[in-house]
Amino acid sequence: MENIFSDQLTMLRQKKSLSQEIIAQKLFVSRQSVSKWERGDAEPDIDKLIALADIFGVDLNYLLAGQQSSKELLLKLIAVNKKFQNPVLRGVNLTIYGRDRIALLGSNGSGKSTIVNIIEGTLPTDSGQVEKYFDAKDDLNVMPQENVLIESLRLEEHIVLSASIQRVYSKQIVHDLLEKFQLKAQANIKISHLSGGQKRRLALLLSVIRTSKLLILDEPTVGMDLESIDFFWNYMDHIGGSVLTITHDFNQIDRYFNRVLLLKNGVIWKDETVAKIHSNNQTIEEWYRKYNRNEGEII
Ligand SMILES: Nc1ncnc2c1ncn2[C@@H]1O[C@H](COP(=O)(O)OP(=O)(O)OP(=O)(O)O)[C@@H](O)[C@H]1O
Repeated sequence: MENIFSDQLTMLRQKKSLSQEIIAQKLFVSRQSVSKWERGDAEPDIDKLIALADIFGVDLNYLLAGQQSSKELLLKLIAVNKKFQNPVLRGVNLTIYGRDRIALLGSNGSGKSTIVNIIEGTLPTDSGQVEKYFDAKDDLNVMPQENVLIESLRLEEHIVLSASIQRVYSKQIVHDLLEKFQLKAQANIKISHLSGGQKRRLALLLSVIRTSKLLILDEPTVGMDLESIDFFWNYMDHIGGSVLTITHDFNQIDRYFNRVLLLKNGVIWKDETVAKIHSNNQTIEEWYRKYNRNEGEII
C-alpha cells in the first residue's frame, strides 16, 4: 500500500495547497510523521487515514489505492461527427467510466487521434455532444502521439517548468520523478540531445506529473526500446484513474486493459470487455484481426 498511498497523500495535499505542517496540526501528529508517510517510510493508523480522507474530501479507497469508483461516469461522446476533406467520424458514441482501462484500436487513419483531440478540446466537432464529468483543466492528462517538448531546455529544467505550470512543483517531486523514470543521468542534458526513447519516456513523465481522473495516451510506446516498454507497462499498473490508450502493442494489451474499442468506418464498431474476449479463447490481437478485416475478406 505504501507507494500508492504516499503518492496519493503528496498529490492530494499539494492539490489542496496544504503544507505538511498544516496536515500535522489537523491530525495532532508531528510534521516529521507526515513527511515519513509521504516518503513511504511509515503508515498512519486507520483513524488518521479516515481523517485524511475527510480533509481531502475523497473516499478511503481513493486515498489508499488511487482508485476511483468504477461506476463514476467520466465522459460521454454522443453522435460525434468530424469531417476534414472526407468524413472521419460519423456518429461516434462512447462512454468512459472511472477505472476503465481502455485500448482504442483501429487502422491507420481511422480517426483515433481525432477522437483524442476532440476529448482534449483542441479540435471542435462538426456536430454531436462531448460531455465531460470532470474538470478538464485539473483532471485530464494527455500524452500526445508527437512529443511536445521544448528542445532548448535541459531535462530537469523541463520537469521543473511543467511541474510549476501544473502547480505541483517541489524539489522532492522532481527528484522522485527523475528516479522513478530512470532519467537521473540525463537531468542536465538538453532535450534536443536526448534519444528518441528517452524523449518518449520524458513525455510520459510530463503527462503524469500530477494524477488525473482520465489519462489519454496516443501510441505511447512507439520509439521505445524493449526495456522502456517494460518500464512503461509496469508504471501503468500504478496509475489510479481511467486510462484510454491508443496502442497496437499486442504483447501487452491482453494484460493491462479491461475494455477494447474498435474504431472502424467512422464509428465505434465494437466495444468489448477483455474478459469476454478471453472467455472465447481469443487474444485481443485475434479479436482485432477478425473484426477489423474488410467485408468479404477471408482470413
Ligand atoms: N487537421 C487535419 N486536417 C486534414 N485532415 C486531417 C487532419 N487531422 C486528421 N486528418 C485526417 O483524418 C483522418 C484520421 O486521422 P487520425 O490522425 O485521427 O487517424 P489515426 O486513426 O489516429 O491514425 P494513425 O493510426 O495513423 O495515427 C486521416 O485521414 C487524416 O489524414
